[in-house]
Amino acid sequence: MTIGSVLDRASPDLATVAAEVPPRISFRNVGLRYFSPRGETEALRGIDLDIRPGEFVAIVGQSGCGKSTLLSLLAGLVPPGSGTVAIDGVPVTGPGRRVGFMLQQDTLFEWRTILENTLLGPELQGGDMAAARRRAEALLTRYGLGEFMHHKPGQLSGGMRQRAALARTMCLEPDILLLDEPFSALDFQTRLMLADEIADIIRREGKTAILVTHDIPEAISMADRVVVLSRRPGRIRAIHDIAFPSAGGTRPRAMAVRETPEFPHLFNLVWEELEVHAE
Ligand SMILES: Nc1ncnc2c1ncn2[C@@H]1O[C@H](COP(=O)(O)OP(=O)(O)OP(=O)(O)O)[C@@H](O)[C@H]1O
Repeated sequence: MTIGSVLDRASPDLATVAAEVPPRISFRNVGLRYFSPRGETEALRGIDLDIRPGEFVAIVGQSGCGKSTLLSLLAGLVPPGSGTVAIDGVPVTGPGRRVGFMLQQDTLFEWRTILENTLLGPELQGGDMAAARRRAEALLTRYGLGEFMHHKPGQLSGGMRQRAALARTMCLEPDILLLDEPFSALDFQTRLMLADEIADIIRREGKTAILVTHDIPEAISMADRVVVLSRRPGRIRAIHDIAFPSAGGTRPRAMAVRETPEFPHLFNLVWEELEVHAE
């Protein structure tokens, strides 16, 4: 993200316009309990959240507070026990083409080339494979993998593999991207660079994204808003609008944000809200 866009988001006129745009995603009083032979677990309670088209929202919360469950609800993998989850006002009743997932493990098939991996979704869905191939090649080129499309995943670094996984997700042209700790298996440097690159790609392509992460700096540096969930059952504890007008310069945003005077304040606030010390 450019600093200009950070400042733009802070402008009251744009904020008013944004408030009038109908939400792409809405959670209305959503609750969910899991039932298993070991008993009942209340994972989420009373979740109310609207996410605008093109917005990037990060969800943070302690382990087991229901972060992944929120994504599963949106992907239509589990139904809510109470309340409604809707995309563009239409309740989610099952998996749909508008939602793409990116996970911690890239789940690339080792025996297929990067291009073949990228084409997996269109192959399963059926349709115009020539168009899908053109789309896949363009995506891989845009993500810096043009020279590697005929390589196997084993020949790529961890960061390149995650970019390939993103290309595979994007090839299905989802409007909404769900990112479930997609960087946690990577080393720190790769993670910083890739977080920046991926946030940029998602914004350029106008996708609405939800990132689940345990990493507060990652959430703060990638997202437009950070949602903090309470301990289980997960409820919304706080929502922070992120704007770092002082994160200037040419350094990657992930680094620049960490060096601003606002950063430690926000970090500490979110850390307190996570109630880690109350264990
Ligand atoms: N299929 C399931 N059956 C029973 N309990 C489940 C199921 N899936 C999740 N849970 C429980 O629901 C709670 C919320 O799980 P969830 O995976 O959403 O949390 P999370 O915040 O994503 O956790 P983590 O940060 O550790 O990945 C946890 O206590 C988990 O054990």
